[in-house]
Amino acid sequence: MKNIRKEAIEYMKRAEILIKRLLQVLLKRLNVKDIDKEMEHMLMGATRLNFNYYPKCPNPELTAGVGRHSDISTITILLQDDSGGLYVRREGSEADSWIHVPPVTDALVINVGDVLQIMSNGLYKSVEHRVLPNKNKNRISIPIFVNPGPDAIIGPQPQVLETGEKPRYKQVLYSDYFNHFFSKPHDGKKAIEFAKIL
Ligand SMILES: O=C(O)CCC(=O)C(=O)O
Ligand SMILES: [Fe+2]
Repeated sequence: MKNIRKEAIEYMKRAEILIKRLLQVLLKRLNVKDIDKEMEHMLMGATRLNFNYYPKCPNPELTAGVGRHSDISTITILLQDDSGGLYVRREGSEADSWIHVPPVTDALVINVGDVLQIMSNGLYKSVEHRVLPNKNKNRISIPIFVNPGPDAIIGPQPQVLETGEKPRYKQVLYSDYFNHFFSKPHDGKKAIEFAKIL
């Protein structure tokens, strides 16, 4: 396999411009106007790139692909090929209702992750999603997980609570949240309960 380290680093570097712009816009809605160094560390201190490969499978219903989960990022920038297979769950539906995210040439999929849900005290909602493998086509996807630094403390932002809104989430160390998520199999949006004030 060709060594694509250089291309991957270049891709991340270019994506950083988009990531910063998106976070600026999203945080403005939370009354956070200035993203200083500390805030930047909380939002994107440990950004990472993954490569997912889903070999074709004659019986997709017998395999998991990626089980239902939400990402534990602030946001995820997802590049998918033209195979299809990514589904998002319709928020608020009691019965399971999944919407296919069709591949669009030259378009990226932007997912809200749990960290942004926690920081916004629930104003933004992380999207539950899953991947079903394809019957007759291999699939590749390349997500950039925009994650906080492991030592960042994440919680509802003071600017969001200024109106007197009650905090719904605790302040948690991001590495604790990360370890909690990876200590269990994917289970929808269960992980966020780790940070919930009950
Ligand atoms: O392959 C995809 O489209 C999404 C993968 C995914 O959800 C993940 O890696 O967290
Ligand atoms: Fe995901």
